[in-house]
Amino acid sequence: MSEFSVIEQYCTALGASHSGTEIGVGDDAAVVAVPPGMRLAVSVDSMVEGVHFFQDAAPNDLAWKLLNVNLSDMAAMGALPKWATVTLTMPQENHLWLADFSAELHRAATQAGVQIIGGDTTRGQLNISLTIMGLLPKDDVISRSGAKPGDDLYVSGTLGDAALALAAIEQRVALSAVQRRVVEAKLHRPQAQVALGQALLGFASAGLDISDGLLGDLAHIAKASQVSVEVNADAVPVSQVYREYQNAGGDLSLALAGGDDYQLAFTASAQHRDSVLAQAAKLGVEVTCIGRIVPLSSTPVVVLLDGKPAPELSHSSYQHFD
Ligand SMILES: Nc1ncnc2c1ncn2[C@@H]1O[C@H](COP(=O)(O)OP(=O)(O)O)[C@@H](O)[C@H]1O
Ligand SMILES: Cc1ncc(C[n+]2csc(CCOP(=O)(O)OP(=O)(O)O)c2C)c(N)n1
Ligand SMILES: [Mg+2]
Repeated sequence: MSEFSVIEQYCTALGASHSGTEIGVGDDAAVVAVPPGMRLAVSVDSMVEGVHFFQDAAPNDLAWKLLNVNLSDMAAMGALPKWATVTLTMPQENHLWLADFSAELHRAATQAGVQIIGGDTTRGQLNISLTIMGLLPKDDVISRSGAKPGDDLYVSGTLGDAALALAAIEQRVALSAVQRRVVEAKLHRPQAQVALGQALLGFASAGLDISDGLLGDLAHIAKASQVSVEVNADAVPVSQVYREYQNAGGDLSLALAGGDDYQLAFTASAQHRDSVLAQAAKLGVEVTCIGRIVPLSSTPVVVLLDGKPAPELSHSSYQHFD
């Protein structure tokens, strides 16, 4: 099948349609209208075989994760995701793979209110990439740079399950079949916190999504905001399975620095504490205060255990080029 028919068969009419889309799939570029009073937020994340997923990964899981890791960047900024373009690089055309991938991308994008408006298809090592575009009010955004000393530090959901799943798959950790099923779902099917991100607009002073690991990602807030971040490791929320892993001798490293969480970490002034917790409760999303922002010191991210400096971790986040 030619590149054109691949695109025709699998890529046209993907996802939800929008009144703002003036030209979608099929022309040299898509054209979208940004409503008055709004601006465009744009981000791209790729997933590469052997780096982000294993060779035998299910195509429907890949489609879900590709969309959600990008939705997570919109969530982090408080943006409403609207449009996406998709780049597929594949070693050969595999119709079963393409059918599963595109059906799930269609389903997940529609559910998220996102329209796929274009993309590119080439041959090479399996590599999938999605550019997401969303809307932000002209005068509001959650960036990495607004944290102030005295602000509370929060995270959504629980951390560490995806890294625990990866450790189990790579046989660095032994889990039961039931435990594995629970944490593998977290690794393969992250749920971007899009509604929470938007609810935090106006309350959060800074924020980002946790893709590389909590401590490494918090260092980005510290650097951009010119502050230090104090984290109470004991307060970091973990799942039941993670607790079981701890009871069997596991420590907090995977929750603090494992990555693949796709939860939000954000800061807010103490005056917004009730509002932050009320917004989260309204959405049924777990949000936990795990520390605070302090004036910039020589340590950008200070980890406390029982109120005392914690022993050094061997690494604080996922690094692509270590
Ligand atoms: N190849 C690149 N060219 C231009 N900008 C890049 C490139 N790679 C990363 N960036 C930018 O650097 C910043 C940090 O990237 P990254 O660590 O991938 O962030 P995230 O965890 O939000 O995906 C982002 O603003 C991203 O757009
Ligand atoms: C096969 C496999 N190996 C390793 C990982 C772990 N892993 C790969 S990339 C990554 C960090 C997130 O990816 P990145 O491309 O840095 O995302 P970004 O920060 O740009 O959103 C993690 C935790 C994985 N999910 N699967
Ligand atoms: Mg990125």
